[in-house]
Amino acid sequence: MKDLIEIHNLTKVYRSFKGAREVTALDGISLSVQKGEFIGVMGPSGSGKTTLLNILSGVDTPTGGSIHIEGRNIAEMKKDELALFRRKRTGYIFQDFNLLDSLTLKENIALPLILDRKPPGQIEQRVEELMQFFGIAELADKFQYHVSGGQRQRVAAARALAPDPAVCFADEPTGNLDSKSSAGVMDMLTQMNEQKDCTILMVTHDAFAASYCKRIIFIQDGQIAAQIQRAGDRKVFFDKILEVQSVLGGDSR
Ligand SMILES: Nc1ncnc2c1ncn2[C@@H]1O[C@H](COP(=O)(O)OP(=O)(O)OP(=O)(O)O)[C@@H](O)[C@H]1O
Repeated sequence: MKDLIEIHNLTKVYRSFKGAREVTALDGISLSVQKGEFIGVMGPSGSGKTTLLNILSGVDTPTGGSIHIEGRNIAEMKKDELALFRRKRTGYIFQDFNLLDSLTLKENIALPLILDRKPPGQIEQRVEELMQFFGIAELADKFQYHVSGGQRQRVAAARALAPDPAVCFADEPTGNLDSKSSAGVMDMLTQMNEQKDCTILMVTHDAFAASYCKRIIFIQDGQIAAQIQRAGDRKVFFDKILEVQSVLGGDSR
């Protein structure tokens, strides 16, 4: 089977600015992701996780290397082409939800489909289906400040999934949540992965959240330092993650 995402020798150098030194944030990352995977990216603060996510999601551009998603090299796309690709083929779940205050929750979920000029009937049907799937149908006409953090993250996940993207990127999706809500959000991401066949790549500091993934990539100094694959029980995988973090040392959060 062909890989969904193929990253080859990816580098990112932040050029010196006003006397600051040059920083090599990514130093030759190569990685293949297959359709249906649920991958966690972990590593110490400053190791390059956000840089990697920003480049994969088309927010930032690499200095070198290639990133093929569904066979297309996003590193070579023109600005407009990349914007369209991002909107149609990728979803994004943020730590702070990024929902719009002035729209109802239902309208927030519909937004990518409206921007894509889908027919109203099709939008209605898709939003309804996603709200049922995420158990938030009764919140349709509320605004984000009326609901809990866990519910906001469900809305954000529904919005990410709305265009039926090839891959969903999640940036510390449990970062602003208490432990109970975190478990709920991780169950939700697992359902997205297993029942909607959504490929997920998630950056997290949290070993508990990471233990829901099927594979973890550990980044250190802009390079892949280790990879582990889940085989069976989540609790066993959680212990394995802590073990790798302690072996790699440094700021393991
Ligand atoms: N815009 C920028 N300009 C210059 N250097 C940057 C920029 N963004 C990130 N860096 C540097 O690149 C390196 C990697 O940063 P990055 O934010 O990707 O790490 P991270 O693993 O996501 O960290 P954290 O866990 O703290 O969010 C760090 O040394 C950081 O200081």
